[in-house]
Amino acid sequence: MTNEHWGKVRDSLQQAVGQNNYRNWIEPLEFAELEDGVATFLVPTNFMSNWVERNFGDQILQHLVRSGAEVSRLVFAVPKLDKSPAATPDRATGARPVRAEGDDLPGALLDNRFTFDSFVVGKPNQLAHAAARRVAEGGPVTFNPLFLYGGVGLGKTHLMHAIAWDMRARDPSLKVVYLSAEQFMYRFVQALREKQMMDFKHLFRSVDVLMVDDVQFIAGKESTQEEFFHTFNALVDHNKQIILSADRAPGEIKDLEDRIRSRLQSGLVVDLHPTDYELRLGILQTKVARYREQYPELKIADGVLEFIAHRLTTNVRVLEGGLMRLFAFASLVGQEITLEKAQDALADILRMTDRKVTVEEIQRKVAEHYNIRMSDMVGPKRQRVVARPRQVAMWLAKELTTRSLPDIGRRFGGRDHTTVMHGVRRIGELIKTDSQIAEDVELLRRALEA
Ligand SMILES: Nc1ncnc2c1ncn2[C@@H]1O[C@H](COP(=O)(O)OP(=O)(O)OP(=O)(O)O)[C@@H](O)[C@H]1O
Repeated sequence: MTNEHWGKVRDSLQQAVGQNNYRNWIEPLEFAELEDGVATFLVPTNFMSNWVERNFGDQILQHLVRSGAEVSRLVFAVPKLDKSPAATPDRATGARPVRAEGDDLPGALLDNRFTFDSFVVGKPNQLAHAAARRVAEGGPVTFNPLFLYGGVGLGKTHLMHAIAWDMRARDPSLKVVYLSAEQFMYRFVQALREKQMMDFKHLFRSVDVLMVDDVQFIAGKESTQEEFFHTFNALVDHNKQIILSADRAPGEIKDLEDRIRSRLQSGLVVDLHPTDYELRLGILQTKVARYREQYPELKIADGVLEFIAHRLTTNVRVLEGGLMRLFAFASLVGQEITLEKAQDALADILRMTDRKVTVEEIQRKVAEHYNIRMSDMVGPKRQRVVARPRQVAMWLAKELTTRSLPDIGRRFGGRDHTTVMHGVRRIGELIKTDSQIAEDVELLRRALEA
């Protein structure tokens, strides 16, 4: 089967499924190959893959068979846009992956949705955003490396790609290489195996900007670390910019050689904090506005975005997934998305992200972290070594559970709700001024949400 053949089948499907469905579900399908009766199509998201398979799979198969194609089964695969060199264009979202450099250089693909324009800035990410902007401006290398870290789906990859796009736009001759630490290791091992280390070294040392995503991956991998260290030093010596990302701060990455850890910390280390309500709402509003440019008929009732921003608090990827679901829903039913419909459409995501952490778990984790007794959490002691962890636990209880202040107070040895409120406020202030507390809280939150 050829692309042309698929084109004809697609046209016949248009009649069968209707214009709206066609535009949303069929048109974005990219025919990849037909092998042994299995036709593979590329789709932009997992959600779409499931949906198309479930709702249109049979119809597509029938139309293909009727057209004379020797197909017995369909596969809808999602290309990994940002990580896999084999990725293909994503028509539905307009994402066109582009290599970050010339063909002879190593590196992964850049996602053209990940630009500064599409990055919504709020308190939790403003520092990381400002640093990324600064580095993207080029000029004398100021922070080297720029080390971005934060939890899953908070925009690290987005910012790195945005820097790469910006730098390339400013100076197309710059050799900007973006790749994951895993790809770096893969290249390195391959070079070792094929006895092409000289080429490998030359290749990586000839770049102007090196971006390595998820560097925590090299923890425990000694020879990769060693090579990374040499590459790093060579580039820094030549004043070339390095940008790294990880899911935690350099100091928290275990099994990393000290000299590497200190290298990672030698530039600017900035973190992306978990999103807050305002940022989530801003992201949702921005994405809806963009979607409307293409589909002006989209109608969302007041309060729906606020509801999602309030309930889907895990990470931006989940938030986007929820929104995609709503868009799909809206295009299928062709009606305004009311709060009720949104709750329906997102029921499973909402259930999944419902906070299930208990106050007791929080107390236990915090006690463990600060090395105090569980009984001190609920006991009367007022010394700071005990009182501060207790306040941290109160803050986490407020953030991660739906319990009221009086209820939390009861679980902390029958304390009054004003005591809880005071504790929660105090930690809220300290997070802004005391980096140790901020780090503790962040670590504990991640451990509890994991
Ligand atoms: N501030 C933001 N504004 C707009 N979109 C955002 C923002 N932050 C994250 N996103 C979007 O959320 C998704 C996840 O972001 P990204 O892939 O950059 O996360 P990450 O921090 O690299 O996560 P991981 O550790 O899983 O790789 C992307 O689609 C990205 O565009």
